[in-house]
Amino acid sequence: APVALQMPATSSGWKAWNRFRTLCDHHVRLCCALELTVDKTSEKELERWLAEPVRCVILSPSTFLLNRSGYPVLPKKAKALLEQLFRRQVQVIIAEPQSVEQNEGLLPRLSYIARLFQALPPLSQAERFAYSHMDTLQAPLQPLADNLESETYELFETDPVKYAKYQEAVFIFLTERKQEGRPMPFCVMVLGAGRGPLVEAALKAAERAEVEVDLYAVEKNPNAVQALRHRKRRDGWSSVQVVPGDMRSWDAPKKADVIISELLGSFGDNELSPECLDGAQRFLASDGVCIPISYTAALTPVTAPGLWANARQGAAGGGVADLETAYVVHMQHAFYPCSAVKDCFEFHHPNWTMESNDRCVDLDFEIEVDSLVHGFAGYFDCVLYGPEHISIHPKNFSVGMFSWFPMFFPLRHPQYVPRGSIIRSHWWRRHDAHKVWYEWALTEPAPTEVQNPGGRSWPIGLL
Ligand SMILES: C[S@@+](CC[C@H](N)C(=O)[O-])C[C@H]1O[C@@H](n2cnc3c(N)ncnc32)[C@H](O)[C@@H]1O
Repeated sequence: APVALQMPATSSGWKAWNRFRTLCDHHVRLCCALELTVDKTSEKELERWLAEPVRCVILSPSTFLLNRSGYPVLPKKAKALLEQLFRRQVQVIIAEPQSVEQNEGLLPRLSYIARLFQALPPLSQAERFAYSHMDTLQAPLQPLADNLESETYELFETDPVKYAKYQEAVFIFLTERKQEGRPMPFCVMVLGAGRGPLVEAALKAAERAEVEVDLYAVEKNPNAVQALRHRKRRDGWSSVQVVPGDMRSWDAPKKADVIISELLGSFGDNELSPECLDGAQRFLASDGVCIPISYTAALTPVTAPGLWANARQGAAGGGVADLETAYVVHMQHAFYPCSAVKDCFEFHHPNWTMESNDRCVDLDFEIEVDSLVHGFAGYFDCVLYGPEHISIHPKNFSVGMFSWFPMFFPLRHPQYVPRGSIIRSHWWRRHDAHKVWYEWALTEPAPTEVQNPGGRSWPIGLL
């Protein structure tokens, strides 16, 4: 059974809680019963509780104010925190009144809290999907080294935003080519076509732009190739040629006007899009275009005690690997002690100069409130073509898109970082003949070991 510690939601309450759980070695069964007394605690300090295992919220009569009509209401900050905690399935305890007068106010207090709960807006389609995956650690996919399951493709294909954005990007590109008076048919290549949603998007874009295209759909997963062949027959894709095989070794019959791909992971390049597209650009015309044109990974420190503790309990098979592997996760119990999200690795296509895809970046983050940092949240932002982009970067998020959750890069040891201090982090992208990997480390507030050296825990296969 969980062990709940009663704590005031104040800043000193959080510090006491943080001391206690650290002494208990971050035990997963430890949780808090939060007294919602907020007094002078800042909003950012209160937000820290959203990362913590708050099981119940205790509301004493003194937490309430009386509004102008004499009804009990919660102060603004307490109300905002409670509304967010409702989404984390907390139990609300209305504390026993101390006097007869307080007792009389019990029913109005109860119905106020019930109304707050009932007034929560319903979840959108994307939120419902995310809700069912809340705080679940998933190993990042490796679509190059592994063959994806049919169900995985099926899930991607329900995204209401991604393919619409691609269709728009391809439409803009084809329209421009047509206006330039280029000879048709245009040669369109969809590389890593999966079961065909990008082929469909490209064909629709061509129809809208009223241009003729020759389309090649290249895919290395034999099951997906079968699905593509089936769709070609079923949907009458007469201008489409299905090509089984690896784009890096395909001997293309002609040069492409445009290469369309979606080889992106939650951290942008972590599914090895740069390596695949560098290997394929041999058959891109010298004035050809890649969609996407570029993508950038970004990071911010995160407090995520539950995710960290779950990762440590064998999420990557046990041992040192558990906290040296990044996980794809819809982070619900998370708090971001720095509001800045900083760009990390950036890639552009085509890469005519064959610039190395190894990278090294140092990122400093200023901490805005005393926190315990468990790792970093990673995102990507991708420019498709013209104004069209897809992004899970919090400041540029493609609303409604649910194909990607953020990435969680854990630290081996959580770091206590007081307000005003700097986290100095270091990030490397490295490769050898068989794999690509990331390494990461801190040097401030204190140096840590380099995590995942040589890709020992989390290699991303190139073959
Ligand atoms: C993330 S999935 C996207 C599939 C599809 N375009 C979609 O949007 O649903 C990436 C696809 O690229 C394929 N792929 C990855 N690397 C490849 C390579 N080097 N050559 C050919 N196909 C590749 C994978 O098998 C997978 O089907």
